Amino acid sequence: MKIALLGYGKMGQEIEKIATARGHEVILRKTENNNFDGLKNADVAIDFSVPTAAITNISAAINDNVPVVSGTTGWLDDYGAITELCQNKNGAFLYASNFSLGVNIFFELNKKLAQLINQTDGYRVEVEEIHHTQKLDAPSGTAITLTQDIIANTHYNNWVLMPDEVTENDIPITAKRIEKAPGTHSITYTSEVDKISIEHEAFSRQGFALGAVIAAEWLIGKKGVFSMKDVLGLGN
Ligand SMILES: NC(=O)C1=CN([C@@H]2O[C@H](COP(=O)(O)OP(=O)(O)OC[C@H]3O[C@@H](n4cnc5c(N)ncnc54)[C@H](OP(=O)(O)O)[C@@H]3O)[C@@H](O)[C@H]2O)C=CC1
Ligand SMILES: O=C(O)C1=N[C@H](C(=O)O)C[C@H](O)C1
Repeated sequence: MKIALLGYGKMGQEIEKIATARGHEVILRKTENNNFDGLKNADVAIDFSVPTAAITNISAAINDNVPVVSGTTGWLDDYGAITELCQNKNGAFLYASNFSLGVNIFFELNKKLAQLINQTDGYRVEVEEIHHTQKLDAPSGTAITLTQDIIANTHYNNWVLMPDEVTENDIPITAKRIEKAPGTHSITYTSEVDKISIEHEAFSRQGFALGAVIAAEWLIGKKGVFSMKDVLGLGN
């Protein structure tokens, strides 16, 4: 397939390596400094850019009738507008805060653990994410997905980025920045007598990039708004 890469930084370049090895061709590498020439000729677009560019990139692909996968985080206030555009144009759009298979399994574990904890008393939850120092957004998109899934299954109703003040129904998220860390997420429930933790640690960006290419392959020929759950057949 012919791929338009919307964003050609750490992730765009990793995706190119994997896509090329799977027999695909990259026909556009969009950065801050060039335009969308050639986008119309792509079979699929993959957006890994910056929060301020994601909406323009995704809209450009939908308006050119090109299916688009996005992994950019930090722009989700506009998710509703993008899904509306996709529906109006009869396009295809897939967003995931994390494309790695391991994290998508971890999402399901997180939901199950939250449901079990919800049947007991006395545990407090906290979420931690660790990323490289170049990351623009905090908390990570993955941490937000994890807290949304905890909220859907427990009495919690909000997340708070530490060190802000936390009340009874808030989930505290701690975001740490360490040079070169590709991405680690953990969820910990602590009671008076014990602690339960689950953690996912990415060793590199390969898992994210492979998942994004698999999602792009899957999206071609489809119409609508999708998630990684549709691609992987995980969960409800
Ligand atoms: N969902 C997932 O699985 C994952 C998501 N991410 C997310 O993906 C995004 C990108 O991450 P990463 O590759 O590490 O970031 P980088 O900073 O390495 O790359 C960002 C790229 O976006 C480009 N860019 C800036 N402005 C525009 C614009 N107006 N149009 C198009 N491209 C633009 C930059 O261009 P230039 O080179 O000119 O500066 C650069 O090539 C982040 O939001 C990150 O959180 C990351 C990993 C996994
Ligand atoms: O910026 C990153 O690097 C990552 N961003 C995503 C996020 O915000 O959750 C996914 C991954 O953890 C790497």
